[in-house]
Amino acid sequence: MLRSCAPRLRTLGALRGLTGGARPAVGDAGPALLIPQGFSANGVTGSIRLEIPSIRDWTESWSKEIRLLFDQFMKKCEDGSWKRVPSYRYISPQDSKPTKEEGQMSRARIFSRSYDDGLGFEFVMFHNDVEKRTVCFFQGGPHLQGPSGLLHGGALATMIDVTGGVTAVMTGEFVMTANLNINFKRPIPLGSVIVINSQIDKVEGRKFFVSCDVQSVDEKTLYSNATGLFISLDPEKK
Ligand SMILES: CCCCCCCCCC(=O)SCCNC(=O)CCNC(=O)[C@H](O)C(C)(C)COP(=O)(O)OP(=O)(O)OC[C@H]1O[C@@H](n2cnc3c(N)ncnc32)[C@H](O)[C@@H]1OP(=O)(O)O
Repeated sequence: MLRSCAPRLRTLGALRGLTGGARPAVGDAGPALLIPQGFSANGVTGSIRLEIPSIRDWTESWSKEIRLLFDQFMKKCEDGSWKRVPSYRYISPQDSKPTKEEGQMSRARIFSRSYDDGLGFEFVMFHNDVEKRTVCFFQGGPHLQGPSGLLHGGALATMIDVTGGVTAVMTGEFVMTANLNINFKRPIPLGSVIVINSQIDKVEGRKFFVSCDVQSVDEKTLYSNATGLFISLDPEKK
């Protein structure tokens, strides 16, 4: 069976359609987002309509530093050069009679949004279409500890993956991560705000080569750099 591209395109439409605008309260209804279920290299047996019930954004748990960065970039959105990337807390099935598998899906949470406010991944992203660049402001909460007082490397890898993936997705293709190489150069204090800059270096057919660097807000410390390969799904493949 051919993969259905339509839901994926609607997903991208929802992602790309949102610009700056007013700061939403936590729990505000977001736009519907339709995605294919179980997309993978092993094939998709069908797609289901999923609805996004809530958008996740600014919270009281943000430090003053990340709020300032948020406000600065919201201003940059006013002339349309930057867009705030919408972020969702969870996805739930829309069907009124879910199958057993879809019932399980209703309990699914987007990993990077699966923690209670302030405890895990607190972040916001902005994308610049012309520069093919995404910037993510990330504050790692106390449940993301690795070594004592420091951010877990896997938590940083998650944020690099999501930021790089969004950078590719914002070009209009739905992608999966094929490869990620990360150099961890300096440990990141837990709770500090860091800036992840991601850009597309090259596109070859379905392959998006992305690079990222992770810095302190004052740009004095390079915590990490990374490259990633994101591949858009081939609709002809099972
Ligand atoms: C809502 C928006 C959210 C956006 C953010 C998302 C962030 C989160 C992203 C994830 O967590 S994704 C989940 C983790 N990733 C996966 O589970 C991916 C698992 N792997 C796959 O599903 C497939 O391998 C993949 C879709 C990536 C590629 O399969 P294909 O069958 O489409 O690729 P194919 O084998 O045809 O190869 C296409 C090209 O890519 C190359 N390629 C494939 N895998 C590669 C690899 N790993 N390294 C280097 N090159 C690779 C391959 O050589 C070839 O190059 P050429 O066109 O030049 O010949």
